[in-house]
Amino acid sequence: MLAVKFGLSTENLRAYVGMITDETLGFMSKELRVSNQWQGFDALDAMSELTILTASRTLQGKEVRAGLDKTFAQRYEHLDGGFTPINFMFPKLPLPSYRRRDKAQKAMSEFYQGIIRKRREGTHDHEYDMISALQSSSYKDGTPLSDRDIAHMMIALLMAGQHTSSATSSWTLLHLAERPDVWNELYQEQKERFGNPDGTFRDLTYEDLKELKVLDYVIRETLRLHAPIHSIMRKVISDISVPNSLSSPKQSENGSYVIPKGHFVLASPGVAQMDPLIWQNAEEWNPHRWNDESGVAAMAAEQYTEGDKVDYGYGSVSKGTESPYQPFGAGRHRCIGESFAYVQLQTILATLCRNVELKLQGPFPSPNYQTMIVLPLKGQTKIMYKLRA
Ligand code: HEM
Repeated sequence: MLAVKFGLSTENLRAYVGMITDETLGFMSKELRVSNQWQGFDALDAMSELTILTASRTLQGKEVRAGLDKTFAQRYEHLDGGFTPINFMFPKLPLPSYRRRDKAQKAMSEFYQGIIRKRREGTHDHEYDMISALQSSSYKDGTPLSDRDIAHMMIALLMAGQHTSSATSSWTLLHLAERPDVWNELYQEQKERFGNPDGTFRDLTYEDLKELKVLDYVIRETLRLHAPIHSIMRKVISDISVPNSLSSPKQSENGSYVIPKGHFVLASPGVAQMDPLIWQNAEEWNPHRWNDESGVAAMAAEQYTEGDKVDYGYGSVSKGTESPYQPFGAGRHRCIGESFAYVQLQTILATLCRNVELKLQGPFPSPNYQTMIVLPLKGQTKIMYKLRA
């Protein structure tokens, strides 16, 4: 994990902002063909594509970006199809989806190992991507990472960052298309911070992104309502005694409760994030709640980022366990891609906002719009867009 963390250093994130801007502008002109006429796109289709384009241009490296073709897309789809709840419950079922997944995994592994071998023999101009960070890293005992280890970590990162970011950007755009007032607030923020006298914009930088409050609130609020990781499971490896204060209803005479070894526990950040006892109008998408300094949201954000710090071996991070807001998880396995995801989401949204107007065609995906899973997004409501007047 340490090596991966190096690949996500501030220096690398700084370099990614320009690359993500380029990819977003390219996508707008080539795929969306933005013009003065209103046109529509399916949020999830468009954002899935833009997410993989931006992740491959940055973290994954230029060979992956250049190799994004139908074969890669199909392998990804087969891997993804073998990454569902049934696979965790029954890991060895003799089903076609399992076989397709395993074949795709082998092919992907060979694809990455081929890139690594070629790099070793060739030039070294890949300073900002993750393969490069992993190639120059070793385990705690000094053993270097094998090509196979690196290839498999790259596959894990690809899977970890794709759905999470594409679902978040899709939900964000759907909410913004429904709320032109907030889209306009974002635009004003861009103009105030980056606007040139001739109506153009100064380039985005990593440091600037940190100062964009409205953009931050919009992403936070979307992650509160639509946390992409809805279930976090752990296998209990030794009996756990649950403190009296937490064991309700009481499971034994003395009020204590033990979760036996071998059981599974499941936590869902979305439950606390939408608890009406904690959040006012919990089901309402309201980015402004994060702006109220004495409100619950500000306290939850503070607990999540500034709470008890701990160092698991790759620098100090906040445990985040006390907060009712945990879209990136908490504790030892808290997401390591959080900063990258933020840079990716912020840059994509800011670039779109500078250039296009949005509106919804059709109703906001409902009645399940509060759900955290992305399925209800597919093919229902189109986002209409055109060049800003
Ligand atoms: C909006 C975007 C994202 C969200 C909401 C998110 C959420 C999460 C959550 C909740 C966990 C904890 C899972 C658990 O405890 O079992 C997690 C872990 C992880 N995430 Fe993310 N993630 C996002 C983006 C990314 C990206 C872009 C990457 C890679 C660049 C990434 C890499 C990882 C990895 C490697 C772990 C496992 C960490 C460990 O087990 O120690 N994530 N993520």
